[in-house]
Amino acid sequence: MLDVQDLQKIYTGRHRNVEALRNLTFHIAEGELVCLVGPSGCGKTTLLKCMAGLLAPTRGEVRLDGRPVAGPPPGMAVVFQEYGRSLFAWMNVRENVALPLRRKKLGKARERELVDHALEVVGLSDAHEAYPWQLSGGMQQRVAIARAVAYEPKVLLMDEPFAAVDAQTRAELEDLIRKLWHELGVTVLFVTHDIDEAVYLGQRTLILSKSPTVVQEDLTIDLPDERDQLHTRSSPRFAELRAHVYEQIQRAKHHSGDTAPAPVVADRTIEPVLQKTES
Ligand SMILES: Nc1ncnc2c1ncn2[C@@H]1O[C@H](COP(=O)(O)OP(=O)(O)OP(=O)(O)O)[C@@H](O)[C@H]1O
Repeated sequence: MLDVQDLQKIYTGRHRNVEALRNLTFHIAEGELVCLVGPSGCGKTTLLKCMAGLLAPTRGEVRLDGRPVAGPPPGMAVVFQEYGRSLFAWMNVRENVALPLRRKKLGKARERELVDHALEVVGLSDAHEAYPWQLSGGMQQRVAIARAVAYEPKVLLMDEPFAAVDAQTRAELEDLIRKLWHELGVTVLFVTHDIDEAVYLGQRTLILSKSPTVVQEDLTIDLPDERDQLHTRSSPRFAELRAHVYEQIQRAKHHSGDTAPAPVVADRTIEPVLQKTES
């Protein structure tokens, strides 16, 4: 489905060049929910922009269903952290959600159906006539998610979408993403700097090194598919995975593509907690 192959990105400036990404290679299968985590400034946003076709890589390529991504591909939607900047203040919720559908020229009835459904699944059916500035931060981010959902993407890229909301809203939105992922069967790449979120949300977590960036670890999250904030987060396995990711991030702060990078370990699973306690 999504292939990132030998991806390198160097920002060239008049006085200096910044090699943000060194050599990234990974694969995301159709229908997977993958989290991406790494130290601050390691190039998470740069990678996401390259994957969304918003930024041209210096070397390497991104392929979606075998086709090189050379511009924003149809079937891909992106949700950014700054919902305040991605929603138009002079448009109400319904108009904001419908905006990308204009390009699809679906006709009024189908457009209305998609917008109604998207607002319903994010729990905003009652707020369709409100303006973004009348909504809380969490509700505004729901509007941004509804806009992506209405577009019926095959792939959803999310760049730290919950970084600016309070902890309680964040937990609700995390569960919303898992619900949407289950219901819509969409492939999700979720960028976060939050270690708990990186463990709670997905099936795999890619841990990036510091810049110039390589994939330091590809970790399978072997938590049960049924998750909830209370029981999952208090389970011994969650604690173990969390500690492992924390250690890897600390390591990542000292490792980059310049130092001896850890090899990319595909689908590595750390020892199950029961086996560890038995031995
Ligand atoms: N347009 C640009 N021109 C030059 N350098 C840039 C540009 N955008 C990003 N960089 C540099 O590339 C590196 C990676 O930046 P990027 O924003 O992708 O990292 P990030 O992991 O998303 O950061 P954060 O964790 O703070 O959100 C940084 O050193 C940054 O300064």
